[in-house]
Amino acid sequence: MAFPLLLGVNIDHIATLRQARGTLYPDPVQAAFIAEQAGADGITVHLREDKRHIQPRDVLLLKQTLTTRMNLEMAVTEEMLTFACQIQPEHICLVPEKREELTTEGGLDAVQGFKALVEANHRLLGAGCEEVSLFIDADKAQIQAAADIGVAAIELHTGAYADAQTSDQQMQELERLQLGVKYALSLGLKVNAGHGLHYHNVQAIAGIAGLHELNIGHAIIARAVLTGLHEAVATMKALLIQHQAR
Ligand SMILES: CC(=O)[C@@H](O)[C@H](O)COP(=O)(O)O
Ligand SMILES: NCC(=O)COP(=O)(O)O
Repeated sequence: MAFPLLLGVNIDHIATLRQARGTLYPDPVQAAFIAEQAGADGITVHLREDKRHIQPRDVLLLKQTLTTRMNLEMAVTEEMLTFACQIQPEHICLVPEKREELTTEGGLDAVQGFKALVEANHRLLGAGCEEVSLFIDADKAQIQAAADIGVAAIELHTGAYADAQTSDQQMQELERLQLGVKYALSLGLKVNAGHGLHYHNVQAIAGIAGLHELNIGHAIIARAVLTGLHEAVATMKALLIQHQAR
């Protein structure tokens, strides 16, 4: 085995739960600490333009408290670029964003957005970010464009693989990802992958040779809600009994 495959934990949906009630809890900063203690190699957050989950305050505090590194996912907008240049996360992943989408639907169009992406990469590196990656589909033209843009890394979108309705379709998507990884490596890119990966579909992706890191969020947070539920109910029940009027 060459290098161990790294795990970036996306904590967006801790913030989703907090924002649903406008409370101060659960706090993504605390979640990041627990994820790091459990072995996460990095923490991923997607600061969306509509601020539906992660807030600028979270990014700021995480930057001060993470002991691994931050991977900030963001759209290529002036607001986000200015913010990222101020915060200087170690890693930035440039992603496409549609206001009305439930989650990220496709990869960035690096061919179409070539000039803006060259400028964004240059600006972010100049501000002190260590590495910029592009969130793209496993498509040869997109991978070639990423290499020509000059980013150090790409993250291949595994959404189509995760959402495949039949095993044939899933196998096709897996092969597309395998070829994509191979091609990107031949161009000298670092290759990450993620989106929609869970406890039953991650195995084949983890088996692709040459991958550097997987970013996984929703499935981990969803599992944590259930695995932590027993303790949470028992603690509340104990509180009621302890404080009940006698
Ligand atoms: C870019 C990507 O694949 C995802 O990490 C994205 O951040 C998901 O966004 P949501 O967390 O809003 O679903
Ligand atoms: N870039 C993918 C990511 O960060 C996590 O995506 P998901 O596991 O929440 O679908």
